[in-house]
Amino acid sequence: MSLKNHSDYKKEAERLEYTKEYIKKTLDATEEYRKLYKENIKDAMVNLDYLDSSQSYISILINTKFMETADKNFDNLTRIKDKPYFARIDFKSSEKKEADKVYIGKTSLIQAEDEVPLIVDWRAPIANVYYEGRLGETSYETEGGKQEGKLLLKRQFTIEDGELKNIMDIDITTTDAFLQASLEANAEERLKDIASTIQAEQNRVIRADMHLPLIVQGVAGSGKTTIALHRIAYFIYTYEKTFEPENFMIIAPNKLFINYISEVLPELGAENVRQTTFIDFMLELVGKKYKIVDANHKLMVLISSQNKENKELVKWMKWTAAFKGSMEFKSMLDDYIADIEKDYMPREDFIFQGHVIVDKEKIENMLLREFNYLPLYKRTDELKKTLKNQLKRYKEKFLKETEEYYDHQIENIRYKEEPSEERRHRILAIIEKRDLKLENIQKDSKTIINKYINSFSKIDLFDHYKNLLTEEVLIERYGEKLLPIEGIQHLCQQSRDLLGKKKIELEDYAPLAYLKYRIFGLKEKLRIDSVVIDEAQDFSLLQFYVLKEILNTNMFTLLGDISQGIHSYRSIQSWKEVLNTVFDKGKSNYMKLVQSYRTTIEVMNLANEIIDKLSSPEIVLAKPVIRHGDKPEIAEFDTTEKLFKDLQKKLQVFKKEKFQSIAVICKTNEECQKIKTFLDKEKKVHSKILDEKEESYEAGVVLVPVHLAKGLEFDVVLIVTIDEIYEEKELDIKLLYVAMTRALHKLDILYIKDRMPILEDISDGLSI
Ligand SMILES: Nc1ncnc2c1ncn2[C@@H]1O[C@H](COP(=O)(O)OP(=O)(O)OP(=O)(O)O)[C@@H](O)[C@H]1O
Repeated sequence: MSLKNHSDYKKEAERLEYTKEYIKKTLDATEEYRKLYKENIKDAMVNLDYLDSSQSYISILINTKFMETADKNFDNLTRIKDKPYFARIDFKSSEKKEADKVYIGKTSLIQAEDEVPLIVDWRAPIANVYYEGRLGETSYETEGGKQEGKLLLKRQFTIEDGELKNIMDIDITTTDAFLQASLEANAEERLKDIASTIQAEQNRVIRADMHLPLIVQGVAGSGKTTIALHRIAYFIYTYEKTFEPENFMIIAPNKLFINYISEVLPELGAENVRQTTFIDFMLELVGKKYKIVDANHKLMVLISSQNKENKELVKWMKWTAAFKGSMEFKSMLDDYIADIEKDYMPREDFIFQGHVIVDKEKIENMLLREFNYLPLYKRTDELKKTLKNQLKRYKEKFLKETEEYYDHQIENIRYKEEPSEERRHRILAIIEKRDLKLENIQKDSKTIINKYINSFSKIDLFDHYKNLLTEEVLIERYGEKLLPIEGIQHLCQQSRDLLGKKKIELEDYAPLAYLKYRIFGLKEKLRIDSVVIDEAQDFSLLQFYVLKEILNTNMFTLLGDISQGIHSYRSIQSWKEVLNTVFDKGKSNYMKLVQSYRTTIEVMNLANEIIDKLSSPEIVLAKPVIRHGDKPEIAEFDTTEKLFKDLQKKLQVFKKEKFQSIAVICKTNEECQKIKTFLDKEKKVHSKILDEKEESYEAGVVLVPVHLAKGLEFDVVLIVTIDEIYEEKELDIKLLYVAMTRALHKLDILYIKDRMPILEDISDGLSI
């Protein structure tokens, strides 16, 4: 149906005009207010007296606050002025006669004159009906309880540059044309917001209870990253009164990824959320004392076929990585810390002027029990306070007793002896002795506590850790029941090679942070209440556990996909372990996302065939949204030269077809480099290699190793393998699956003969 034939076209067009006009009026008024607040602040600054809390000072504070609110309103309205809303629902509550017409947009707008909402924020409780509800009986939760009613209309609008382009009424039979249109768009180098097309299963994740840990297993392209960002935006809106945006933190795999997501957050009204990587956050906690080994080093060893020969070494490398992320390692650390505590206990009583003020058993009791809510080394601060109080009492007592003792002697002489020169000398000598003694008590009291406390032997964090892992006797002592003897030897040898050279690897951060937290305490109090972790399948149990302990919160949202667990040598194998060991049993939510929105049916079918080779109960096959595209082309070559030429031709064609982002995905950086050298020599296609240090990438042709492509997406993906082999084994299956599922519209595979045995039994009509 054409837009103008829609029965409500006129009304909706008028409504849009009215809303736009109102936004404009509000923007003008806000601008005026901003000028006024600025003036007020300027005036107040002139009259400011720094010495008192004058009227001017208060005026500055108030006007600054007003200014902040006005700025926020101004930014929000500017953002929506050309597309004020994207949907309308007509909801008739059971208690009302008339239905409410609710226009849903990215931010709310209330008509000041009569408090009527012109636009309702997509995060508001009633908007839940839009995402969840089918026409008919429905309900939504409000602060005051459940609101029952009927959804009479669900309507979507396409509005471009302030103009109404389409109206679409949704009933049970219509497919989500909005979603289709959105998915057909080309990939930019940034993620987009999806407030207008959030699907019901995604909506449930976004709005799930913030106070319980939530684990989301979502297939490739199910919107996990997108949802992570929308969930934070939802929290900020819903818990505005309780939390500041700074209290939310999102942990992403690398800087490239943070850059990829960073622009959506402001669009969603979620600026100021902490965005970091696990490594950066840990560095903030433990400090940067040792050199950091490349976090992907082990994966590269496992990926690259060059390292095949040393199977035994690789086996133990994987074993130590897994152990360092395990809860067994945590219990080993706990035993170690218990011994560090014992070692830290005083060897002597606290003695002042030859008197025992507090005996060592009592001090030990304070350190081990009374103050054990504190990190070990911080307990001495509390001890210091107690000793100070005791010392004060004793000092006064000793001073008084000393004075009395000598005064008594003097009195005695005076009483018994006649005045004489000799008596005078004797008395003076006693006075001198007394004063010296008093001075000595005073002096001693000033230094005695520090002297005592300093006798506790403190060791540097890294040394504690190094001692544990580089001395076989210690690993044996604490890990005797846990570790095989060969494991102990390898762990020790590997640690000597690393820690001995002042280097640490990714797996060391969580245990180091744990030691720091338990022994030293963290420098500042971290006020992070809710943590959202993307690509959570790459985390270990210990990493989750340490984050939970350190941040002292249960408000975690973990999103990941076990099928994409290419770091599984060091990370979790299943979500069950996390649910059972990290969080309180039965007190978390677990949700699954099985619909994939990124990839075409043709690409997803092939990717599913690959991942299905794992035949693991943990693997969930993705269901693609109904969107067709070309069948993936798979081409085998007998020489690199021929492959390169063909690749170049394809890239030229894709560029002509106006695809915005094209990725050539290889197993390793070296392969990317080889292709780049060829393309640069030929000068027909401009390309760029994405590497670890990259913080952003632009549209065009990028060459990217598969582990870095994880999480990203491109219009076209070309998987190329020249030297490396994809075999039918877990890591290769996962790598290929990750690479394939990066494609939005098109996927081709180019390989040198015998380099893709994994594809041998792949079925249906692929153009090989
Ligand atoms: N409801 C939706 N409406 C429109 N687009 C969506 C929707 N859900 C997801 N998408 C799109 O699907 C693509 C995949 O989303 P996203 O990258 O968030 O998925 P993911 O689960 O994190 O993927 P992966 O695990 O493969 O990295 C993105 O282009 C995103 O914009």
